[in-house]
Amino acid sequence: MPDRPGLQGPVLIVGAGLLGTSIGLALRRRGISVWLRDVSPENLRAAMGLGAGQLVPDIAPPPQLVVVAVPPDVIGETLRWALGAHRGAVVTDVGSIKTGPLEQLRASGLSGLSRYVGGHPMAGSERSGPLAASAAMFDGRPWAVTPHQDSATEAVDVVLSLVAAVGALPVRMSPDEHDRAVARTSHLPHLLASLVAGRLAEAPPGHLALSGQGVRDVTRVAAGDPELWQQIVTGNAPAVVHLLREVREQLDALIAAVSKSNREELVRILSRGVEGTRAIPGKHGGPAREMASVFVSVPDRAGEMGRLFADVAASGVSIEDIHIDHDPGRPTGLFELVVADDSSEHLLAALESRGWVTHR
Ligand SMILES: NC(=O)C1=CN([C@@H]2O[C@H](COP(=O)(O)OP(=O)(O)OC[C@H]3O[C@@H](n4cnc5c(N)ncnc54)[C@H](O)[C@@H]3O)[C@@H](O)[C@H]2O)C=CC1
Ligand SMILES: O=C(O)C(=O)Cc1ccc(O)cc1
Repeated sequence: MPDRPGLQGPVLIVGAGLLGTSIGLALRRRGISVWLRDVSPENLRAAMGLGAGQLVPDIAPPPQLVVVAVPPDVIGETLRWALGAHRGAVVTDVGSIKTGPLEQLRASGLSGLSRYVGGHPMAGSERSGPLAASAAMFDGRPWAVTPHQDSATEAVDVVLSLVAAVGALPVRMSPDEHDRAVARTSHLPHLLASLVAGRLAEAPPGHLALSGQGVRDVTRVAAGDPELWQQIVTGNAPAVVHLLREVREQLDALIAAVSKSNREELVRILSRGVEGTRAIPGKHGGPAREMASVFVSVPDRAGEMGRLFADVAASGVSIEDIHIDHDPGRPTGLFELVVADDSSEHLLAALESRGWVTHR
């Protein structure tokens, strides 16, 4: 996508953690000047060491854009500081909730609110800090841009240019609608993943030996920083509580169906789940595509993984996702290659013809 003409920099990033450092790396990749600030000297040093930006120079032109990438509880006050300290700059943030910080800004009575436009990349990781950062984090990912009623058009354009510069896809919506949307797509899934993962924390070790890819898929996000997530969830409490109450009712229906072996009701509940997985849009914002997994057994020998990828490349099939599992009892890795459903047969045949042990 061609960049909007608007982002020349410098860009000041406040908070050089996972998100701030990833944005810095993505902007530096485009040759845009990036300055970094952080209350943690270690994080600042690590982010600079990775090449995400530099300290604000003593004599410097004013930043064109300030990106606030600090924990949710301090976003409101940091936005207020940024709007006051950099009066010529557009100010945005990457926080997971949009209405709370905006209300705080409004309540402060600060002028310059027209220069603020909220944002939220729907990309990240269960890890925190600059060392987990990646320049490619936002490639093809949705990034909510949430102008409020007083946001200036030029400010919105600068934030859209940021989104384009880091390779993300803008999704414009109001702050209020955003918070209701992420309660469903991010906050509820996180909390339910935590409940499922919590059952594992008390499992006998022998039972955990039977952990396959399914349990890893369902629990991955639950490894996220509890300090960060309690701030996110409490910042969006009304929308999250509404959904949790719905889930509580559904849990009661599920318990009744399982205890009475009500197969019809179980099929109804499970089918609704299938419908939900199909409703998730495909990568790059495209329509949901049917995916299929091709499993390949890969011997633990130097060079085997490279050979597999070369053979996949030769088949012409593009890999959408990949998971690697280790068979505890055998010197092999089990590679799950997720591909478009209509190319899985071709990939299976291509790999089998090159001697790989595969299954669906
Ligand atoms: N972790 C994720 O995957 C995603 C997080 N977000 C949001 O991005 C924001 C940042 O999250 P992460 O990068 O994951 O957290 P992080 O913990 O990796 O980074 C936060 C950074 O902010 C610094 N910091 C804290 N208070 C500060 C202050 N007052 N002034 C300057 N620096 C300060 C910390 O020292 C740290 O380096 C959060 O608001 C989060 O909700 C948004 C999308 C994804
Ligand atoms: O780890 C993942 O896949 C995520 O979805 C990360 C994430 C965490 C918090 C957000 O507000 C948005 C995205």
